[in-house]
Amino acid sequence: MISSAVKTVDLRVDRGGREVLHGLTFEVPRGEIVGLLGPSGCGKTTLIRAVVGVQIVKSGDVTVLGLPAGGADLRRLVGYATQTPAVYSDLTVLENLRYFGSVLGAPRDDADRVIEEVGLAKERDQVVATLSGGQLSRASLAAALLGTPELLVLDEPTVGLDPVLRQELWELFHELADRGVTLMISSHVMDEAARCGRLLLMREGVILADDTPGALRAHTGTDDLEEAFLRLIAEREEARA
Ligand SMILES: Nc1ncnc2c1ncn2[C@@H]1O[C@H](COP(=O)(O)OP(=O)(O)OP(=O)(O)O)[C@@H](O)[C@H]1O
Repeated sequence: MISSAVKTVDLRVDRGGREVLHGLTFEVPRGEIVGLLGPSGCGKTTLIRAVVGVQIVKSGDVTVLGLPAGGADLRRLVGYATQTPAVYSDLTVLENLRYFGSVLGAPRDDADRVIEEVGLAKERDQVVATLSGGQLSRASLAAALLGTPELLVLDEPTVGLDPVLRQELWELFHELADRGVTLMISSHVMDEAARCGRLLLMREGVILADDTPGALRAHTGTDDLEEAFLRLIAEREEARA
């Protein structure tokens, strides 16, 4: 059994002619919920794209479930929900999920299972174009849950959702982790950080911290993870000066 779900070594990525990830090295243990947090533009989506294998990398290694990122063998093992929902607007929720399920070779009743899991049972026969923003992102999340992914990579899955739905989705994420699924979830909402088992805090293309919320609180001497993040930035800037 390979112990890490994701492993990167000195990962560097250029976008738009400049380096946006500056040599990232980290490991995500299996069965863990890892929060990828940091301000807008720090490189979260770029890192996620490298993990799911759709990003050209300049140098370094990205290994997913023991295999090179992006390989055909990983297609069924990795579920990915992008920030922009990737479902067909002229099909119903159920039709979309049946279609994606068949592409993946998932059992036919899987579509109904994932619809229940994301709380879209009432909207199952609704055309996607008529869904609200939150429903649309849940439809996209449902597609990532099809089959039996061992790693779920979710780019800001709770953006625009009300607190009750966010709570329900986090319960689902924990249930999945309890079943051994690894989740890598990006967010720029610090209150979601406390719900993760581990945190990767990013800023300007580097990792500021890779630790548990508890260890981060202890290290920075504050219970507030937002404040902890600010203290880490100040610490780094002091070290640079
Ligand atoms: N297609 C592109 N061409 C040029 N630069 C890009 C491109 N995509 C992203 N970038 C740049 O790469 C950097 C990292 O972007 P990325 O989307 O990974 O950030 P992010 O942390 O996910 O941001 P957000 O939270 O706003 O989604 C940013 O400076 C961004 O401007």
